[in-house]
Amino acid sequence: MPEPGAAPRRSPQGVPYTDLPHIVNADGLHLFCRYWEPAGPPRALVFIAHGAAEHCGPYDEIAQRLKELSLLVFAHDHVGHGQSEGDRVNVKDFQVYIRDSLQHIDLMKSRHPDLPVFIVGHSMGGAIAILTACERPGDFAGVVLIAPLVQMNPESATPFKVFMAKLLNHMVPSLSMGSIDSKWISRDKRQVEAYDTDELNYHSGLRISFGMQLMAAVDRIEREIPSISWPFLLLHGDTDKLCDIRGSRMMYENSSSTDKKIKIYEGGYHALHHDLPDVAESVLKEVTTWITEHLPATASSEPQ
Ligand SMILES: O=C1N[C@]2(CO1)C[C@H](C(=O)N1CCC(COc3ccc(F)cc3Cl)CC1)C2
Repeated sequence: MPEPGAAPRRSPQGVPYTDLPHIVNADGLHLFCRYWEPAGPPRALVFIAHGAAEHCGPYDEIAQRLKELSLLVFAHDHVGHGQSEGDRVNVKDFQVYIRDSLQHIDLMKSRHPDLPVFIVGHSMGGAIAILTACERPGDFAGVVLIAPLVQMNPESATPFKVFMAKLLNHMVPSLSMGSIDSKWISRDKRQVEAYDTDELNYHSGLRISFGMQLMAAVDRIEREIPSISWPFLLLHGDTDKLCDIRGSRMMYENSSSTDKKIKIYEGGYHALHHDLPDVAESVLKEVTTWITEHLPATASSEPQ
């Protein structure tokens, strides 16, 4: 409880957290949350993990479609993102994202102990989803990955650039490595415009220290892949310039899962759920169908 008379903690946008749905993470930072609750008893829980420099608001369309299937969808802005507290798009250890996700998942499981749990992750959120599921390999009914960060783009992460980044990280960790080039987010110019004008997105350069955390996450995932055995759906565009499709192909080919599906979108850019309308609609259908197919037969709803 805050000290009596203490000023209320406010979001980076100045809104008191007492007026916002939120959780407080293990470091005492307030994380803004969103919930999409079905009218009737939910059949499953679905946690959505957003990507780097964005927030969970742009997942509303996916969440609404899942809510219409009587799924209880929930998400939060990762520390340092959107309406959550924390140093903008920086983290002391990538594990913080996984720890916070498990905290939110455990909270929702405590409220709905009999429901299966799914994770949906995009880009860096895909890396979070993979490592979260790896920490609790028996806990998730399925993992949906939309252009996940599994391998770095070899064009942008050449051995020389990686070496220089590691060297500079010791000297100037806050140095910018450049911002995300939004033209590669989507082929739909309206979606690129929405991304560019979304004030809850982070449009400045990514720090070297953050890039180091992303590289460490990629290394962890590569080590984990052979032991992955949980069900997953992989969706990736073959023209993705932000997260290399070879990472998804490698995960599909080298994981131990017997229940796995990969769908490649020819010409697809990075944010497939925000790509051209026919692709975005296909993604919504693939995600909702796959999750529905992975609901336990008895998962009609919670006890009346
Ligand atoms: O619709 C969407 N998608 C978003 C934004 O809006 C894209 C963004 C997202 O998560 N990534 C795209 C950028 C990528 C950079 O990766 C690195 C950079 C430096 C480095 F040293 C090592 C790595 Cl791995 C991380 C993953 C989420």
